[in-house]
Amino acid sequence: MTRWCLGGRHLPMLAIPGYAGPSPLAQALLPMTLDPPTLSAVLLVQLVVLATALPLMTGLRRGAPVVWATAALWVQAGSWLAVLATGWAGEAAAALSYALGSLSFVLTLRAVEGWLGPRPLMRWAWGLPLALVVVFAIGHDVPWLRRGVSNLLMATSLAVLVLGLLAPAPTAPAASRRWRWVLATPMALLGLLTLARGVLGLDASADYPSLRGGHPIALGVLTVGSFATVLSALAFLAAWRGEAEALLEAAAQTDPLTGLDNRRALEQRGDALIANARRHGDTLLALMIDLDHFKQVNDRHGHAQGDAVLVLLADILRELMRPGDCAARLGGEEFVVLLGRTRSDGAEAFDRRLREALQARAPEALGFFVDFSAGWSVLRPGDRDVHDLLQRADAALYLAKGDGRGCLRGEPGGAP
Ligand SMILES: Nc1nc2c(ncn2[C@@H]2O[C@H](COP(=O)(O)OP(=O)(O)OP(=O)(O)O)[C@@H](O)[C@H]2O)c(=O)[nH]1
Repeated sequence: MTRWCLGGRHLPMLAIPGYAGPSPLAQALLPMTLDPPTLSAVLLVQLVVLATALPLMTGLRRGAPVVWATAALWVQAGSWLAVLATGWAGEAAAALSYALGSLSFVLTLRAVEGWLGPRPLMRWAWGLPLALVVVFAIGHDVPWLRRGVSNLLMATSLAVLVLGLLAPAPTAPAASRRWRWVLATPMALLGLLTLARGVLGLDASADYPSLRGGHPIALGVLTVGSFATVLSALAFLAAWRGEAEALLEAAAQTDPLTGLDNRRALEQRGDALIANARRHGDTLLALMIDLDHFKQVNDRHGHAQGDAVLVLLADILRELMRPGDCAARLGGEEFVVLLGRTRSDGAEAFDRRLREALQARAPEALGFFVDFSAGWSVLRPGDRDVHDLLQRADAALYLAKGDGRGCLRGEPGGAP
């Protein structure tokens, strides 16, 4: 008797000729009717619902990784639709289900790469769905190819995904470890079950766990596939939240006009640079820079040109500083650079290069010359934090303004 039923109604379309219900072992393990087509259909519905809900929940301003993840869910849904269709569409549907299944794991890996940075074997992974198409094209009537090699390729897709999830990701936030494990665990389990199907599929005499039969391994694939789907969607949401938090954090620390650090970021990075300089017995120099007569620039040339001056100065600062140094816009036309391992003579050299670059580039970029005043201070043993250092640089800047502008002055009392 056909046991395939969904909601109490028999679906003849899904009937598998010759299927006599779950094996005795499956019945002993799970004394209930867990028929594969019902499980496959539930899985398909789950995937469609989650693939629809994910973009709705993440909103229009989602990044590329969420788009890849959503595509992975849709493609996985297509794969299970093809599994359901194999009852009447035969080997073509089976080939499609394998190729789409493998493609969905590669798309998931691509999403993971967007969140975690470059992943191992990413480029090679695209070849796996293609290889599955080739295997079915040449081996549709060769059982060990169709059943064995295809599952081994599918298990390889899952192994590459698990590797991509667990490989070190130095630029990713530490909290990403939680969603990476939540996603990697069911994928690894699914990979092992698929590996078992592949090994049994290579042996013509073995009882092959077809996804349309009641073999415990097939029921395992369907059950694990079901919670892997739910956990994937949860992991995608957690990863997207981490992505949104990182963007907000960066925005909260960046000056929107120039892209330099803002005052908040300067305070954090400044204290870190001080701690680092003290640990290594290095010097740290603060240079405070203020454009001269900037109000007149705005009044004469307009606010947009005033903004262009600020952007030009920021660009030059970025080009002149060394990796590890910090440049920030404190507000208005006032900037600070913190230069590691630099003394007062370094302040003069940096000021000279900055002045030369500004004079050389301003006429072409702006159509007029601009100049600035600057004051420096050097880290002292008694400085509690970056404020103490900046206070003295500010006092030096005040001296430069008092001395007629367009010049550099050192902190009152000179270098320690
Ligand atoms: N275009 C532009 N102007 C700004 C911005 N922020 C502040 N300003 C202007 O910068 C000017 C600063 O004027 P003041 O503080 O008098 O400084 P100053 O004219 O440079 O005079 P000195 O510093 O004494 O040489 C004001 O006119 C502000 O409106 C900005 O983001 N863009």
